[in-house]
Amino acid sequence: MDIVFLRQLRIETVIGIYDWEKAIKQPVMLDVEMASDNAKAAASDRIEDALDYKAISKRLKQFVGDAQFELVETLAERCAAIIRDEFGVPWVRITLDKIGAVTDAAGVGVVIERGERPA
Ligand SMILES: Nc1nc2c(c(=O)[nH]1)N=C([C@H](O)[C@@H](O)CO)CN2
Repeated sequence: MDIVFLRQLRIETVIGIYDWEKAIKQPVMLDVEMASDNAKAAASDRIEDALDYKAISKRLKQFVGDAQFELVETLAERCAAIIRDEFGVPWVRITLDKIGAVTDAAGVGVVIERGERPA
């Protein structure tokens, strides 16, 4: 199985369980790993045959930037669904870090894997 990845995609969003958090935007950092058969793109050298990380970044920035959720779990789940449903990705792992949310912690958040890992 090959992978296409995005690392440290930083997006401001409304996220949190407290009232004060619903009135501001806070940064989240996304690491995304996506199963992909990269051999076809490597052979043709054409973006049409590749899983386009730029297009996926753009879509996630739009979705997360406009989103409003309480839990990081919900936000990560919705991002996974977009990647799988709209870009035809069979397996995805997302690490979502709500950076700065807990004093003295380097990061807090979730890691989820969705879909079937191809052989
Ligand atoms: N498992 C989770 N725990 C917590 C979350 C969350 O989204 N998932 N959120 C909060 C608060 O919003 C916190 O980030 C505010 O600083 C607490 N725990």
